[in-house]
Amino acid sequence: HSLDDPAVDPFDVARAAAAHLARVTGIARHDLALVLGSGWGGAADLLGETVAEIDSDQIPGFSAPAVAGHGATTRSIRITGTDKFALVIGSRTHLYEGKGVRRVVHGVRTAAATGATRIVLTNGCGGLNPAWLPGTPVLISDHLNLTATSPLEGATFVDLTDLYSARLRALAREVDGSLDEGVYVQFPGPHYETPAEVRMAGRFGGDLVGMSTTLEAIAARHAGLEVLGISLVTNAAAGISPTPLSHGEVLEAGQAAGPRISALLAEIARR
Ligand SMILES: Nc1nc2[nH]c(I)nc2c(=O)[nH]1
Repeated sequence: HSLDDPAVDPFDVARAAAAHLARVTGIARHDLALVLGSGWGGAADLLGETVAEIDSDQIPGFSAPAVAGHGATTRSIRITGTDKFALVIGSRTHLYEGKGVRRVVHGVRTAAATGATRIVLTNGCGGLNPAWLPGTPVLISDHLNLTATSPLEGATFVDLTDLYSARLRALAREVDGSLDEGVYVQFPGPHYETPAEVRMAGRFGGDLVGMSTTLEAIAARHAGLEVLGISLVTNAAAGISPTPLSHGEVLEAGQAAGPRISALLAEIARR
């Protein structure tokens, strides 16, 4: 069942993972999936009652999280006030970990295999708009995938016209009318962009720069999920502000924005 074996169908592994989740959580079908990026960790607790919490590395195809503790578990949550269940996918695998693109999108495929019809992809990123102070959530309206990679294999042609669902963005704005939106640019990383690369992304029509999300969104669309993407601007992208990036600052901005963005996400999930 190894995703590293080209002879293995990654969707078989996703189905095995979904079966494992159903068995361990006792929840036959999840309605909504969430991938929580930097700064979004608190959202799970506000969504509702955690019905089950599983070590992610116990689920077929999931690997131990890169960052100790962060995302080590995957949770089934009964969404407050609804009869819906959310799957909060713990360990996100980034392309820069070099574990292959199949692992980057395995969580999304597993979510689809559990029966989910919608997925919320969140991340922390750099902002090109100086008005977006650290801690600002921004809806993703579209993306530029600069990884030169696709999660899809073979002649799998997928239309991406409405990849970041306009319906779900409108729903998010019902919850918080002040939400801005922007085009998210994924760089391979793990290094941050140079100021020249940030200027290039801007010239290409990008508003946000990050190292995740676009490949997961493509795989989610292919798997039939409706996608909502929300970025948390944790820092001004390189060169936008005179002070250089500091990872400490990035984590701090994420923490400070936690309560507001977690409440936003919980309210969106209930609709
Ligand atoms: N590529 C890229 N990824 C990021 N992740 C976070 I948090 N901030 C950034 C950033 O400025 N650039």
